[in-house]
Amino acid sequence: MALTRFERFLASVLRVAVGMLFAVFQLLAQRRGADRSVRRLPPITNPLLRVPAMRLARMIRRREVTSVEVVQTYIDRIQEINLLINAMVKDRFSLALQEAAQVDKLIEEETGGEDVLEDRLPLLGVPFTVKEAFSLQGMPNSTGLVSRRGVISATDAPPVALLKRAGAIPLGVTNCSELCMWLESHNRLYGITNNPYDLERIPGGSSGGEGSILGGGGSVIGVGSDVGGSIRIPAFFNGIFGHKPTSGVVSNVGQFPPASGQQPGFLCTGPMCRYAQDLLPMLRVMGGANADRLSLSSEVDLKRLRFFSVPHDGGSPLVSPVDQQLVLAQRRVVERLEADLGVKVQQLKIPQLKYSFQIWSAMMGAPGKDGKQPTSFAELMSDHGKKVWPLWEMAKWTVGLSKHTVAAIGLVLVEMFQRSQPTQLILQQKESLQKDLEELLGTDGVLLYPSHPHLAPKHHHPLFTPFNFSYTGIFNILGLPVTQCPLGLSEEGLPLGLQLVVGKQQDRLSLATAVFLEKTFGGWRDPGSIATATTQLDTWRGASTTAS
Ligand SMILES: CCCCCCCC/C=C\CCCCCCCC(N)=O
Repeated sequence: MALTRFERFLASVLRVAVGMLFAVFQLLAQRRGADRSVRRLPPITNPLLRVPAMRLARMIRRREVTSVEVVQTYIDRIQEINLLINAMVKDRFSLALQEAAQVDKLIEEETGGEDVLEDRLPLLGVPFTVKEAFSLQGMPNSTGLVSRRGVISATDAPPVALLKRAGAIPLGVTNCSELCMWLESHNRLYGITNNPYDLERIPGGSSGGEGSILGGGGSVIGVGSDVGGSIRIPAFFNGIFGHKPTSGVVSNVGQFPPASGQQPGFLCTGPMCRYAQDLLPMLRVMGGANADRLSLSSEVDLKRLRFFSVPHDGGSPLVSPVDQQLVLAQRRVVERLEADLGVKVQQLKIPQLKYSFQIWSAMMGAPGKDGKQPTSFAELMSDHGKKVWPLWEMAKWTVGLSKHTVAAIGLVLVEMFQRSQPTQLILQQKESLQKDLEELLGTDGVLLYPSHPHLAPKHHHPLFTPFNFSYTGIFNILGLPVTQCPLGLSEEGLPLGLQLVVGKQQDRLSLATAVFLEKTFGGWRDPGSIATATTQLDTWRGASTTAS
């Protein structure tokens, strides 16, 4: 499916036009000269904020700390940082403290011992946060739509209910992009969320509020969803871990918008967290009985796995080239896997990945098995049945009268030109990529692949590179589980990271690799305590030069 000469010409014209628009945008942004003297968060001072969730649960069970103390510590941190990052959009702090007090009482009265509590309530007393697109009883569930202002959840989405049933205590809900379909977590109801490593940058989307609150140390575990990268992109930009599980393991019920057409096979609900060791137990809880399909208790011997490294998508003209710092970080991972585990990492190029965006967008718009088209973005955006007319809405937006973001209006516009059926060519391309990757990965393969071509961009910049998310989106269509793993910080002090892709139902392999990489590269860093990472990058550069 090589691009025709005309398509290549069009792509070049588009690149030049977008480049010019971007230059104008940069100029205007400079002239506006937004003076944000506070660019970083205050450092974390309370050591409790640096304890992984499962360890917190153990400390609470052993009465080394009370749940009230832990919950209050997180409330304090959120109150300290949320004005700067605008990540949590509605809290339930007083209820959370009451629930924590009940937990402490229960532990006080428990006579069966710690093991009984661990089996029954593995997350007892540990606070967590939830993307606002999920139902959490008593909390808003607008997904950033002004027309859904005032929608309050009467029940809990199943994964949220399972976490609560495991004893975890929700602190509140976090921001997302309008209808969960953009890289920037911005909407007209709650405003824009900032990246904790640099407030002028985006936290990613759509689970950007989760990414930001977790990255900023205001939460230790959270719930996100991902149909094109919405767990992995915010996890990457905010230096935390995120896992998009094998499709169908964690329920997608109870989130807005619901997936339709073939999208239920692509949308995944999954865990986001600051410590790699929390991913697996969270997945076990959130998957309920379905988690048994993943043999999560089986030991993983990393030395017996086959590793592959794919440095880029093969050069899609729609997508930016991968940042050199990310290329270097991925190379460093290869070196450490080979040196520390004694494995041989195979370098690969997978040329079909070049069509990731075309495959993702065609499959997202494809009719379901029942022949029904998915609900259009325009319908989802409609205000109590009143349809959105994109050109009119865009005109209103230019004078500040629209209730929608420019990205959402742009998506309705793009949707107008989309085919209702994927072409035979796209279907073949998807099938062949699926077959090749599944054969390659089998039951013991791990593929290293960039998470995104850029480090966390400045606010609004993704408007000029809208197709870059295809680095993550393609794995939704292929239904493969992926763990997003942080790899330290860049020269600018921004998180570096990598995707770990594995075969269906082999989630435990990427989760175990993430634990190894956390030990090797240091995992999440407190954004309030970083000076500059130049020395680390310089060391890597030195190491790679010596190696080559
Ligand atoms: C005004 C500019 C708008 C341009 C629109 C260009 C079209 C790009 C197409 C799709 C972008 C979707 C981004 C998806 C991000 C992650 C979604 C998710 N929930 O996982």
